[in-house]
Amino acid sequence: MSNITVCARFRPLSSKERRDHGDAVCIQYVDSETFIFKDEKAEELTFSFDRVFYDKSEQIDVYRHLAQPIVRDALNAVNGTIITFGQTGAGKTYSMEGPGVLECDAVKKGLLSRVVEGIFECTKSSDETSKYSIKLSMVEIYMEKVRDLFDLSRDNIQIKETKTQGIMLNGMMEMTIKDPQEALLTLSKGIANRAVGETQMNIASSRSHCVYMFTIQQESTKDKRARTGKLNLVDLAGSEKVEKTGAEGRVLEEAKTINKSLSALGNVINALTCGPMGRGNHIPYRDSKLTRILQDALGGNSRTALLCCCSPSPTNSSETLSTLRFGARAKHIKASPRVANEDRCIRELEVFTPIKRESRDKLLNELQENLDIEHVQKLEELFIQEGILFDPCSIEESELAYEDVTSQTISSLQLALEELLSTIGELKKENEELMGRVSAAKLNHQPISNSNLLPTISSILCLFTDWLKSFFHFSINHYN
Ligand SMILES: Nc1ncnc2c1ncn2[C@@H]1O[C@H](COP(=O)(O)OP(=O)(O)OP(=O)(O)O)[C@@H](O)[C@H]1O
Repeated sequence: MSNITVCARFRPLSSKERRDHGDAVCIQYVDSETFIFKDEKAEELTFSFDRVFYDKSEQIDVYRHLAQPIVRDALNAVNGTIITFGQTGAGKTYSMEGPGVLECDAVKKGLLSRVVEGIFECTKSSDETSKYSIKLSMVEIYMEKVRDLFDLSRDNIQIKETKTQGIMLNGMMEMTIKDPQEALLTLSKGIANRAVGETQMNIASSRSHCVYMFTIQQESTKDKRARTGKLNLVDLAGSEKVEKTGAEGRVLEEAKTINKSLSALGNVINALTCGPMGRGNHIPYRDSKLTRILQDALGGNSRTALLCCCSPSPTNSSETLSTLRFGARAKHIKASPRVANEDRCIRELEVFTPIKRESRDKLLNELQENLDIEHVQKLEELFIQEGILFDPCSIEESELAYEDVTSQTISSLQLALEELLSTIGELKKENEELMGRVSAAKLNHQPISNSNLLPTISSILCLFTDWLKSFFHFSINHYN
């Protein structure tokens, strides 16, 4: 088992920050892995990561340390995930896309363009018995809905899990890409669709998490075996302090949803790094779409790298500190990447595809002949087969939906329990104080008013009632 790779990147000070406080920064260089961070009270904290990229670092350095080894492994069917995380305006999109994926200055090209080039370079230099096919998909998670950026009509894609392929997005578009130019053009179309959302549907690009997915299939002409590696690049929406931005209405709702999904990510990381190992430890992957999509990347079968993007400005030190703490915690996650989907015979795939196609064509022919209720039902069946519709009768689907509810209930019970424990702690303290006062009053022969005790008793009752409510809610969901 290896740890996930965690790097920190500090962008240069912005012109506004320079105007506000000159060259002052909240970090001090130690070496390429360590730096000293000064918090709001000027206390010094030392942080070490796999690599630290300071303000003068080049985009290529980030690619070489963070992404290149993962790209190489993906070409050998080991799944990989690269995540950019950090406060709004800290440089996540700059690191991921650069100033743009098309016609960009060669030095400023971001991870995406370099990953595309890396993939095609590896395919070219591989031996002649390997044949590669590369597919690209792009989705964004906005207000807890997964939207296909290559087909905007698919705006609520369902997440599924299978034993053989892990987490999958149902009915998502996959674009075949043949060369780097085609890949960049396709990527730029998807990115433009985020921008279209911004103007036409009021979806600002940075208010959503964006996931770029490369599927790399390698077929051996020698032994007819196929294996697939999935490479995900994730540009997370920026975390922000709602009170600092003064957000209202829709923007406030967006910020709350983003913060909720990022804290779900934090909870998953906490559960992976703090809890007991083994089956007893509940990992709340199902608490948000983001954690569900990243389930394989976090603690699963994936090589994962996290880039913690930070502002070096002292005015952002509290947000920078929480980004760094998040990264430091993530560093303890153990991953066990292994070759994925190996040994799947091409013959096996060949048998599957025509049968599926045949049954689909048969259904369509029948529909063309006579469209009545029975055939409409068959059309529905086709949609279910193709993953466009949810099948309420499917045992697998029902089980997944049931698991979602159970998992969310366990998480909320855990949360309630944590709150209960912390309140018990506070009450104990309060109680000790009261006991102290009682003893002091006894010594001084003063009468004690019992009014102080009432709030304590009533808060215990409230807590107990809340806990009972949660318990019944869980039981109802459980037995339904
Ligand atoms: N390493 C860097 N070098 C030069 N400029 C940078 C760097 N990182 C970020 N910037 C600049 O800082 C600004 C904010 O960066 P960016 O848009 O990438 O932030 P973000 O974290 O993606 O924000 P949001 O979460 O709001 O999308 C941009 O103008 C970008 O060009």
